[in-house]
Amino acid sequence: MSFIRRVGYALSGIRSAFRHERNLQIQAVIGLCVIIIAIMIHVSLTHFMIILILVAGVISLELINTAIERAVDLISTELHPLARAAKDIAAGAVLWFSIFSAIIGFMIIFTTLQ
Ligand SMILES: Nc1ncnc2c1ncn2[C@@H]1O[C@H](COP(=O)(O)OP(=O)(O)OP(=O)(O)O)[C@@H](O)[C@H]1O
Repeated sequence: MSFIRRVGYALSGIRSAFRHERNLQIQAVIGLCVIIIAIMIHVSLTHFMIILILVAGVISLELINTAIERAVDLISTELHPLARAAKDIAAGAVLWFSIFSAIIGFMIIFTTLQ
């Protein structure tokens, strides 16, 4: 498969996830707001790059979480403890990274405004 075609498939995956996943849309809006605030308060270049990594990290984890949800739903539509564990652990990964991202984001904004 050519590189261009693989990029096309990846982009269509991102498009599909954004179209159907409300959480992803909300996280993207929050990420955009944080980036705009960072620009407005003139954070340093290093801090700005950290914010970009954090925002991209949350979105990437949510995309993986969405993929895991879809794969679990494909395997079984019945309730199963392992299905619950897979979905809850994947959601936990997003939550874990989001909490630390929020803490670091607030620290950057707070130290910049001081
Ligand atoms: N097949 C299943 N067996 C057992 N528990 C499940 C199953 N599917 C979902 N759950 C439980 O319900 C929760 C919500 O699952 P759901 O698939 O609705 O995900 P969601 O986080 O609401 O995302 P989305 O709304 O995008 O589908 C899961 O985190 C899990 O605890």
